[in-house]
Formats: sequence, C-alpha cells, structure tokens
Amino acid sequence: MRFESDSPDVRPFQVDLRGVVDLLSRHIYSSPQVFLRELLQNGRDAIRARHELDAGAPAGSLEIEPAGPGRPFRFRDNGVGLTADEASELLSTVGRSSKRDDLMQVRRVDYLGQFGIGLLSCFMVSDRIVVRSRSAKGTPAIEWIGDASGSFRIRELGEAETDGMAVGTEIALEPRPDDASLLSPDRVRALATRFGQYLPVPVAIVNEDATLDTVTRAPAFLGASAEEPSDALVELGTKLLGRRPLDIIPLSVPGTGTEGVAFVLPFAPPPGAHQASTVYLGRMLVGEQLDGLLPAWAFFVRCVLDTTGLAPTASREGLVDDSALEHTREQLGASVRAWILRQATTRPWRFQEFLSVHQLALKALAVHDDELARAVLPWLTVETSAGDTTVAELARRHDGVRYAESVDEFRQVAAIVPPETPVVNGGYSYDAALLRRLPDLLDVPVTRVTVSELLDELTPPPLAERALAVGLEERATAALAEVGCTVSARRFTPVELPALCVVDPEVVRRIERDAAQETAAGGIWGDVLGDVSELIEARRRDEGREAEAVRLCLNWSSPLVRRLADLRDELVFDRTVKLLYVQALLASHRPLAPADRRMLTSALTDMVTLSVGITGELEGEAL
Ligand SMILES: Nc1ncnc2c1ncn2[C@@H]1O[C@H](COP(=O)(O)OP(=O)(O)OP(=O)(O)O)[C@@H](O)[C@H]1O
Repeated sequence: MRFESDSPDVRPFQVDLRGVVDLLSRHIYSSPQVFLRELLQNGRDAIRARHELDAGAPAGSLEIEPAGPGRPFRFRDNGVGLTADEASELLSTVGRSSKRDDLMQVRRVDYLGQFGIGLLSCFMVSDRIVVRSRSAKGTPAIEWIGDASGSFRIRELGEAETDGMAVGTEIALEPRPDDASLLSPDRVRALATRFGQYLPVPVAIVNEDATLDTVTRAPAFLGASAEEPSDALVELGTKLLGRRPLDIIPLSVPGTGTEGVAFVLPFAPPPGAHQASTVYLGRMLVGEQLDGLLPAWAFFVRCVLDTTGLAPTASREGLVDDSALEHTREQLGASVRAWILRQATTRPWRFQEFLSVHQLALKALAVHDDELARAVLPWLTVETSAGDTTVAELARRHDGVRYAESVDEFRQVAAIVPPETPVVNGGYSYDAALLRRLPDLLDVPVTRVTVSELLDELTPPPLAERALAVGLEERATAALAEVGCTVSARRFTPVELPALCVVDPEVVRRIERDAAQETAAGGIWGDVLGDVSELIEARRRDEGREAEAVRLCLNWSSPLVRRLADLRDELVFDRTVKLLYVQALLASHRPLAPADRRMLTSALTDMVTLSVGITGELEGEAL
C-alpha cells in the first residue's frame, strides 16, 4: 500500500507533552535545576538576536526575581522578544528552534541553544509557563501560556499594555505547592551563579526590597597570563584544588574556539586518578566534572575551559565525543607537554619542584615520548645503592648507568656493590624501561647488573686459604641441605656483613611453576606451564648457569666467617651456619618460609642449650 503526501491518511505526529517532560526529567537532564540554565541560555540568545537585528540596541541584561509568598518566579531579558507567530511556532512546537542554521540544520556557534526543547524543562518545576513578550520587530506584545497537560493559549496584548512593556521577554513560573524550593531566593541565587556567573551579559537577582545583586563576573580563566596570573585566577585554582596550584598553564585551541587554563596540582593524585575538567560553552556552565578534554596522562592538571566550537549533548551536561573533541584533546595535551618541556629547559628550579610532586606522571609520559624523555630524563631522581641522585649526575660521575631490574634484585645487589660503582634500583614503575633507553636518547651507556653476575665477580679467598674455604663451603652446604641452599665463600665489604643470601628470582619462579604444574597436571595450564619451564631451563643451560634458588655467600673477610672455617665443633658449626642463613635471608627482605622459621627457632634453642652445656636436650637433629 502506498501513501501519497496529500492523501487524507497522512497526519502530523501528536506529541504527548507529559511524556516528553517525563523523558526530559528522567533521561536527559540530571536534575530539575537545569530549568534556570535553559532560561539563562534563552535570555542570552535573545539578546544576541536583538543585537544582530539592531547593532544600536541597548546593552543586554538578565533579571531574575525568585518566587516569594504569593509571587511567582520571574525571569526577564531585554532581548529580541517574540511576535505572536513566532511564539505559536517556536514555543509550542517541540524540537523547533530559531537557532539552527537554516540550510545545514546545525547549531549556530554564536548561539547556545539548538535543540528546541530547553523551555520545556520549566515544566519540571512548574505546571504552567507564562511568557509575556514584546518583539523588537514592533508588533503588539503577546502573552503565551503553556500548560503541562499539553495545551497552550496565546493572545495579543492591547496597545496600552504593549506600550507599558519594554522590548524583551518575561517568563513567569508558578511554584508547585509541594515543591517550591527550586524557585526560592537562595536556590535561585546559587543556581544562577553556578550556571551563569561568567556569562557575557550581566545577570542580576532582584531582592525583596527591589535592589539588584549581580552574580556575573569576569572569567579569570580567559586571556590568562602564564607569567603574571591574576589574583582572581589564583583564587579560582585554589578553590578548585583545595590548595594553591603549583603553576597555571594558559590553554588555547583556536580551531574549536576553546580557551582556558590548566591548574597544576600541588600534590600527587592517588594512582589511577584522572582529573575531570570544568567546561563552559559560550561561558555557560556545561559541567564541573567532564572527562575526555585531556589525555589520560595529564592527570596532574585540572582544567577550566570555555568553548564555542565543541558540540554539547542534548542534556547540555556533556560534550559530544566527536573529531572536534579529539582534536581539542590532542591540542590541550600538546600545550601541557610544551609547558613541561619549557619548564625543563628554561625554569629548572620550578621544574625540580614539579618533578618532586609529579615524577611518576612524567615517567609514564616519557616512556612513550622521545623528545620529552630527552628533556626530562637527566632530571629524574633515581634510587641507587649509594643514595638518591639524578640520572644526569650518575652519568657524569660514573661514565654510565648500572641498574638492577627489580627491587628484589636491587636489594641484594646494593648490599655488595662498592659505593664507587653505584647501582640504580630499576624496580620502580617505569625506571628500568626509561634507563634502558638512555643509550639511544642521551648516548649514556647502560648496563644491567644481576646478583649472580655480581657474585661471580666477587674476589675469591686468597690462594693460600683456598683449601680451608672450600672445606667451609662444603660443610656449610651440607648444613643447609634441608633448604637446598648452596654456600660459597667470597671476599666483600663491609666486613661486618658475614653472609649474603642471594635468591635467583627466575629459579624461585620455576619452583612456583613446578608446584602449579603439579596442581594443574594434565589440564591446559599444566601444559603451558610445562612449556614455559622447559624454555627457561633451556635458556639457563645455554647460559651455562646452574639452577639454584638460594645461594649463601659467606664473607671471607669477616672475622666471624674465618673463625667458623676453623671451628671443629660440628654441632656449633651447623647451628651457626643456619643462623647466618636466616639472618642473611632477613637482611635481603625475604619473607621466611615455614621451613626457615623452624630452622631459626631450633637453631637458636640449640645454641642457648649448648651455651649452658646441656647437649642431651638438643632440639635440632643431632649430628
Ligand atoms: N526569551 C526568549 N526570547 C526570544 N525567543 C525565545 C526565548 N525563549 C525561547 N525563545 C524561542 O523559542 C525557541 C525554543 O526555545 P527552547 O528553549 O525550547 O529551545 P532552544 O533554545 O532553541 O534550544 P535548546 O533546546 O538547545 O535550548 C528558541 O529557539 C527561540 O526562538
């Protein structure tokens, strides 16, 4: 069946106004509060339209009279006003707007409204909207009354009434008996300030005694100077962050008419935190917590922005995530990045201050950004076995950087490396990844140091004492057979350190994998884990390294160890080696396994027993 357009079957859609208002209040707007934003927006747009019509029209102004006992809420603008035809067409047709480009049907950037639904939001706070308007086009004034039930009335006012009215529009809302709070003076003042404090037309609240309070003020975040930020701007940042900002970065993306500032946080935000932005559209608030304006890495700044070129969502409480927003995000990110580079190269002291707070953020950024990494890397503070220092200082003093890959490995390495050749702890987030890139980025040689290699480099006992040392190694290895620990004797400093416990992380992982493989035997994980273990084993064989989980390295320079080598009392020897092992484990910040704890307790008990000469009551196995 075909319908012709002039066929009697073709009828216009009917709109159920209550349904539309319900849709707006439940699904589009987050709160009925937005009625005031919509009125501010319409008033501001009407003033713009009047000035388009007549450049010599009086300066625009908006006045809000909160509701009082027996008085409705009133909103007045001295904008373009509405003729009778315009009022019937624009106010009474859902989705009709005068603010879209006729050809393109897109928002005209100099207007705030576009959807043709804003006025309906007044039905969220009142059952009746009364619009009295006198058009700048010179026709008689009109009164339009819209009812939440879905009907409206319109009438032209007489000459006397028209003459008594100024050009512009007044909208009156009758508070609902059960919910008048949103139209009360305090709420109206707070809402007008929140949404419209930066509007380019003055917004005033009419007090009970007919005096006016202006809530608008100059937007300190527009046209800001990086060198000399105004007191108002610093105050805005302080209010926003809770503390005075570390710095203020002016931002501008001309392509999307976006301008504002980024306040640099004076404290490190919690990990995973992101900073939402406060955004104004044509200086009317869109939202205080908007995501997507900044790249994720820029979590150390909080922005306040105004835009004319980004598109608002229908609720006007967010921005459409389109290519314009993407372009803006990239450009804002580039400005923040350029600021970092500028700080690093021209304001080293300020940069140090920034680094001390936001080092982690910067490292995350530098990992993927060569230019930034080049500027930032020399300034980064790293932990070394000889204390904290900067990468630049290390490279300058030691002809390169030596680092341990993990915190665990660093702890073990740090115990034995001489202070003249410090090793960097590469275990903190991004450190190892950044250090590995030093040769490419800054031409600084970098070497990874492992515990096993370092142990192999340690000086063995002198030749004359080698036999005694080998005897010590064998006896001590036997004493620790139950925990599978191999003992070797080397010379190292400090001499007060009798033993070092070296745990090969790869072997520990293998042991854990073997255990898991047993549990998952036969299943898909069992096979995968088995393959991984084989691979690692093969690599280890290629590298000619033995598979040992724990190595105890006794310090041949330590008087205690030397005495131990000469000790003939096997019982005391055995317990002392066990105690040395546990002490070394603890010193390497390893948690004690149940077997280690048992060994510690029984060795200690035996030593106490031995010291009082009661050999018959020994706890540990007698030798
Ligand atoms: N104070 C006013 N003065 C003059 N015209 C007005 C006024 N308020 C509303 N209008 C007219 O009524 C139309 C519909 O207003 P409404 O607030 O529903 O939608 P909008 O402002 O066009 O778009 P949006 O839904 O995005 O706010 C406007 O496009 C405008 O032409």
